[in-house]
Amino acid sequence: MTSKNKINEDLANERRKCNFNIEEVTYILDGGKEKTLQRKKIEDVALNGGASVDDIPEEYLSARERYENAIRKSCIYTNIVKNEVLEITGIENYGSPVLRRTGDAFFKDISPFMLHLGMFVPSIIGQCTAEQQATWLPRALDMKIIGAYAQTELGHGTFIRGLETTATYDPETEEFVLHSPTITSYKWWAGGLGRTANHCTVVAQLYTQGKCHGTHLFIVQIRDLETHMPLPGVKVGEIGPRMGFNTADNGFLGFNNYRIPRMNMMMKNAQVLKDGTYVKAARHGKLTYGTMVFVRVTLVGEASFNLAKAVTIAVRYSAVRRQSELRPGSIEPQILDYPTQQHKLFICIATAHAFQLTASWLWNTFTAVQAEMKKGNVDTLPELHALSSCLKALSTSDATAYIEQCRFACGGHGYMLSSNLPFLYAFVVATRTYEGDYTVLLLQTARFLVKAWEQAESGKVVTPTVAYLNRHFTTNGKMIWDNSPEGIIRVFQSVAAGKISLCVRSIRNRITSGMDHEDAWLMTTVQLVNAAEAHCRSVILHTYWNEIVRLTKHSSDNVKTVLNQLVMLYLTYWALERTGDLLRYSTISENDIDLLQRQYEELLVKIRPNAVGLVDAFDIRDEILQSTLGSYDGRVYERLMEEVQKNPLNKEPVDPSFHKYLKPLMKSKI
Ligand SMILES: CC/C=C\C/C=C\C/C=C\CCCC(=O)SCCNC(=O)CCNC(=O)[C@H](O)C(C)(C)COP(=O)(O)OP(=O)(O)OC[C@H]1O[C@@H](n2cnc3c(N)ncnc32)[C@H](O)[C@@H]1OP(=O)(O)O
Ligand SMILES: Cc1cc2nc3c(=O)[nH]c(=O)nc-3n(C[C@H](O)[C@H](O)[C@H](O)COP(=O)(O)OP(=O)(O)OC[C@H]3O[C@@H](n4cnc5c(N)ncnc54)[C@H](O)[C@@H]3O)c2cc1C
Repeated sequence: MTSKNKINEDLANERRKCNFNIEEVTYILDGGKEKTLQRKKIEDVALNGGASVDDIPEEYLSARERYENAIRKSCIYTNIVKNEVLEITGIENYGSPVLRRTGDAFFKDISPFMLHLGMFVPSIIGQCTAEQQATWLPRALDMKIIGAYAQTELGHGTFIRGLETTATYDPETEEFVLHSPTITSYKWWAGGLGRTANHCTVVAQLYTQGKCHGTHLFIVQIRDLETHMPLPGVKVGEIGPRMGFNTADNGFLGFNNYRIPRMNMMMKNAQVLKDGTYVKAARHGKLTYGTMVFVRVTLVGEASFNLAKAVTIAVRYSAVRRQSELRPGSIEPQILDYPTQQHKLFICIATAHAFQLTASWLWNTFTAVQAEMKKGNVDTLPELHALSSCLKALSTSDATAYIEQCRFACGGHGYMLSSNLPFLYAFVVATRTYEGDYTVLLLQTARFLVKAWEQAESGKVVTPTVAYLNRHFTTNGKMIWDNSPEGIIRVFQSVAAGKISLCVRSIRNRITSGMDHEDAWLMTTVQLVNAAEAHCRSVILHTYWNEIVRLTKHSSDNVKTVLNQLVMLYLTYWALERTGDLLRYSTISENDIDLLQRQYEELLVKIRPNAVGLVDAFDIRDEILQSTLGSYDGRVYERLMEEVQKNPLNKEPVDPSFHKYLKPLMKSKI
């Protein structure tokens, strides 16, 4: 073995200690053995050519070079997908998360095509009629047209009803006239819009026959397909450097009475007829928000995957890194042996599992609701909206915090861009804001919870995810503390019910004392966000536990044991995090809390020997991890040194700035 492919001895030892079948866990996380094999096949085809390698790491490039390099790699990857991967896996895998994730081997930051695949194509699928799909979809899938999703404006992101771009129908020419009447009406932020896209989905206020019908979606060509020049009446560009997403050419866009054909309105849920008559499919008022619901659902899996990457890096590094001494003269311990380090990292492994299993469950819920909606039944949409809103909010917010925790766990080296942890953080922290800000989405869930509470109060049976509210009205007093998984989940549900009940009481008291409903709601929003967070926690705990029980039914004993230890760690961790709530809403005693703490510390000890095996089970290839600290072989110090050689600043022993500035300064007299 050469030193290049030798596995670090500490990491090799960790793998010898691991007592469970790693592949079995990988299959569970991927959703079955077939899915793992399919993923591996895709990765082999896409990555075995080594296409991701940059001569100079992208962080050393100028903004222009970075963008060009990202486009170059996006085209390489797209060709591999079109010509090789889909040949094997079939076109139905086009939008699969596996392909999105494999693409991470090509980009440390992000592909300028991400929004084309992530939102432009889904908006065609979800918002166009079959006839429109036949026109646009094949061209979009074949990259003959490249699109963005332009909804947010300079003045409004959250409040969609406040968007100002107008689309006014002209029956004379059977066209819509797109216009940006103010600076604040300029589209702002859309990924891929600045320099890459030649088309985009535009969200605009629809006017016909002198009446505004609210926001609708339109397919708009913005650049010439041959020259790529912006078309007359279109003003488009890049918005400038950002914390992350710097290769996504997020853009601005304005229209000056720009005309598009009538059939460019996405007409699945509402139509404008040739004479200008507006026809709405009378199903649900918010169906035009469907693309956002789809992306929120997929973002839970994104949160899990990026957290899995971060914790893989941090756990492997912690097995390799040795620091301090426990007793004078003793060998320096691996930092993974410190319980405080385990406390930082094992919750990240468990959370990645919790989110991955919740993401699959949410995806199944989403497809079931879609199937119902196809039959004309929209009754389950409010629950899906409430669920996808709070799960998107919490998973992205927790993943952000834990990725940062993984960086802390890697000390100084974690701060290096080559660790990949700063890129992961900058990518994931944006998910907390885009596709609906954290607070705003939790308040959407809160609306649903207050309604569900009122239904339960009036004796109606409520939908499954809030069924605990029915129990709230049939039991008296605090929930009895019971330190079993089911017991902890029940207590978390009682906490949520108690908090929702307090919100309802606050709103009612405020109304009684003279406030109108809007002000009473507004003054209660701090509590409402808190209640929605508690509800969402209970959903995650419940789903994680149920899914582990279901999925490990036929697992080997050691896999069952380690996955149970992780889910117990998760339940115990959150119980300890929320002792204030537990004391308020359950009969938990100080002694019970002491027992929980001991249980938590014992779980850290039990999980410790399997920690490296558990992150290996995420099965994330080195090309995708892109980290000096986290590679499978653990050659941390060698890779950090190799990275130094790529630094253009080290190419010459003396920097020209020495003669230009430093030397004159050193020679000058005071
Ligand atoms: C493969 C994937 C991988 C990666 C992802 C791909 C790309 C990632 C990169 C970047 C993507 C970034 C893209 C974007 O950010 S696009 C822009 C996204 N913008 C938002 O999310 C805006 C957030 N705001 C909103 O969603 C809404 O404005 C609102 C806050 C929900 C309020 O809407 P409004 O019209 O004012 O409605 P309300 O009056 O508040 O509510 C009325 C009624 O409607 C219900 N409602 C609201 N939204 C929905 C929905 N989507 N579905 C169903 N029902 C909805 C709401 O609950 C309320 O119901 P009531 O019964 O209470 O009246
Ligand atoms: C990296 C990135 C990529 C993006 N990509 C796209 C894209 O491709 N296409 C696109 O259309 N958009 C995109 N966006 C825009 C994104 O969707 C919005 O930024 C997001 O929805 C938040 O809206 P906002 O910026 O208007 O925030 P604001 O609504 O102005 O929020 C600012 C603060 O006010 C608070 N707030 C706002 N309203 C309320 C309320 N009702 N109650 C309580 N608090 C409130 C929020 O919680 C937040 O703290 C992107 C954004 C980012 C950062």
